[in-house]
Amino acid sequence: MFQTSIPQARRRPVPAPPKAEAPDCIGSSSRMAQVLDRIAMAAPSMATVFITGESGTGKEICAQSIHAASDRAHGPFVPLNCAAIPRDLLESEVFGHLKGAFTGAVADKPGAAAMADGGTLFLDEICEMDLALQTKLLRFLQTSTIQPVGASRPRKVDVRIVCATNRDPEEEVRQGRLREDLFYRLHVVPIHLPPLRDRGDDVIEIARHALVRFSDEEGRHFTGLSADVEALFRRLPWPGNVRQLLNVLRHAVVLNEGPLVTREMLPLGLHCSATRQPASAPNDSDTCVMDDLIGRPLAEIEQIVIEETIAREGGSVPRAARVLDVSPSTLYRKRESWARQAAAS
Ligand SMILES: Nc1ncnc2c1ncn2[C@@H]1O[C@H](COP(=O)(O)OP(=O)(O)OP(=O)(O)O)[C@@H](O)[C@H]1O
Repeated sequence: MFQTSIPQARRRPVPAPPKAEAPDCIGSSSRMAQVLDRIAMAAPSMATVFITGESGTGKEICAQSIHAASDRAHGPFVPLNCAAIPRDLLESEVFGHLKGAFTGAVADKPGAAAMADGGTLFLDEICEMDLALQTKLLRFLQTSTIQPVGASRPRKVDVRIVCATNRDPEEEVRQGRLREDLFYRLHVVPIHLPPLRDRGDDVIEIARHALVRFSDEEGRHFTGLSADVEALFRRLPWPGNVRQLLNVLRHAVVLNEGPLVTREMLPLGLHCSATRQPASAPNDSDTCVMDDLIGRPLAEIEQIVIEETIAREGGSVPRAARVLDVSPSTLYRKRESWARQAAAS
């Protein structure tokens, strides 16, 4: 049976009648101002844009902004996550196939490149694309023609390409995982999205916008962040970037009423990760940990310390057990019991 594990919505062009709306790409830090300038400069051209940045920094939202600000905004924006598609289906996902081209091809199916005709094709996680398909993608970029699997003749399409990766593309080229000629063909206008921790007060600006939206969606009455939550947000390293910030806020809004987001509403362990920042203000960090632990039930403190130790030991329970001077089975038992409690609540 011909099946993919990709949700249908990811493969459908985002409908854009009459014109794609620019998504909110929030931030007024100097680093983001440079990014927004580059988006504005690159958008009207046909040049391929190569977006890099850690996971959750907003690469897809940046690609949507480029599309929305281009003269193709009336056309489709088609995102395709190369990492989410099984390798043997990727060619058909990009270029389409004809009925009977392979077992399970029960009907003609247009690929993402054909669906993006007149618009923008966003190839996310481009470095995950298999080398053989990279060769076909290069041919497509050079000729603007596609040949669906099973078709005898190529067909012209008019597509602007934006691609993204959270890897270092030059290192991928050195390692032989990304074709050098494809890299140079794609890397015409590079845009690097800085991690959230390097965007100064953008973290607060994004949080305030998200809070208004989530409050509205969840029927809550949040009006802002408490002063100590703002201070904590500025200190956190945010390894999951904007996506992590949004998840933290959604969690607070769903489980509480408002009007302010306070430290107790934040998920366990988030506070302690503030201590992982370079020790520019060690006393601040120590105070942060103490303030967060004092006043919590002892069982909760135990859970925070155990989970944090496991995380610091790279996820290894046996190593964390050695650090905490208990047996690994004690940690496994406690974690199972927390998982049962969480499932029951
Ligand atoms: N500057 C921003 N302002 C508001 N929301 C943002 C901003 N940047 C990212 N987001 C939101 O954060 C979430 C993650 O963004 P996005 O999916 O674009 O990141 P990504 O870099 O493509 O992630 P991945 O590498 O995991 O694919 C989305 O919900 C997006 O709308």
